[in-house]
Amino acid sequence: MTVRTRLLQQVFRSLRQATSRVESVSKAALEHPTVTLVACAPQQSKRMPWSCLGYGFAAASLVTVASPLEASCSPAVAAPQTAGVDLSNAGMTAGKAKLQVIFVLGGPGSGKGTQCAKLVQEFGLLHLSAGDLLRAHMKSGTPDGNMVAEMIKQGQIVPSRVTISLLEEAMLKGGKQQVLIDGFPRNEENRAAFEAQTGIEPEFVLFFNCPEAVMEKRLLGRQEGRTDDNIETIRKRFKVFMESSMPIINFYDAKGRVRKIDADRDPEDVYADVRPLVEALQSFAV
Ligand SMILES: Nc1ncnc2c1ncn2[C@@H]1O[C@H](COP(=O)(O)OP(=O)(O)O)[C@@H](O)[C@H]1O
Ligand SMILES: Nc1ccn([C@H]2C[C@H](O)[C@@H](COP(=O)(O)OP(=O)(O)O)O2)c(=O)n1
Repeated sequence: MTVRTRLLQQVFRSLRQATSRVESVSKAALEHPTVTLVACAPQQSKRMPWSCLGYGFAAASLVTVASPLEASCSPAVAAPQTAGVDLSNAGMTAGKAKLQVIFVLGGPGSGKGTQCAKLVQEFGLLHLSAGDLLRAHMKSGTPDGNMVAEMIKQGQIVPSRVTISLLEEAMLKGGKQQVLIDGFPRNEENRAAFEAQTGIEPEFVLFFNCPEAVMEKRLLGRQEGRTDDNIETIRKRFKVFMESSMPIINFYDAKGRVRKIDADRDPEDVYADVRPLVEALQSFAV
């Protein structure tokens, strides 16, 4: 493939990303008339200057506006009345609160969802479970939805293209400054694509450490009717976790961002270690 063809492919990819963002931005604005989405100044990448076409919309910020009419009529030009959330996470820009993301990682059945539910109840953060979003997408009946269903049944990790657009859409809809992203990033492809596409770096990573035997027992007792909670798929998921997800935890650990929690205890005891970490972050919220 020539350099020119490769460059053209990247330009088209950026255009496609821009289009899909316009769709989700418009959808969110319609569904939440009191919240509108304003496209920020494009962030140019040194390596791919044309990527501003896609990233301009990735950098959409949430701002509350005075009138619902204003929001639904001219989302791209409505003037911000109150500080909102900067989804680009490019940093604290004037009048915008920085999005604070916590990645919640751990093996299948380590208790990620259980602990996130407790955090939501106490602190009201936005909880996005990548697995839940993918399971909901399975029901769409689209070719992507069917692919997701098959991959989950096999214990495999779905391509980031699908997972990241679901996460981005949910972040925009949620409109909160503090977000728990549960079960993501699960491999290097997830991590690198998310960082490249959103520029978001987690405040820290909550890592629930739990022996496989304990997780296996929990998953077999979960009884939520999931297609992957059977012994054959559980074993595959453990293998994928060790081979693909542990390197991500190690990556963040090397940056001093991992908060390791012993998850082989009663949920309340686990939470006693988790809550102060999130409570500390609250004091930085705007
Ligand atoms: N600390 C714990 N001790 C015992 N059982 C737990 C604990 N945390 C979660 N569970 C149970 O184990 C199962 C898996 O927990 P879940 O939170 O869904 O894990 P994950 O989101 O990591 O897959 C659920 O049935 C849950 O009720
Ligand atoms: N980032 C992600 C997260 C989950 N998935 C898929 C693959 C996982 O085995 C399933 C279930 O993930 P979920 O986080 O809900 O549950 P477990 O932690 O495996 O119990 O979803 C994915 O492909 N990519």
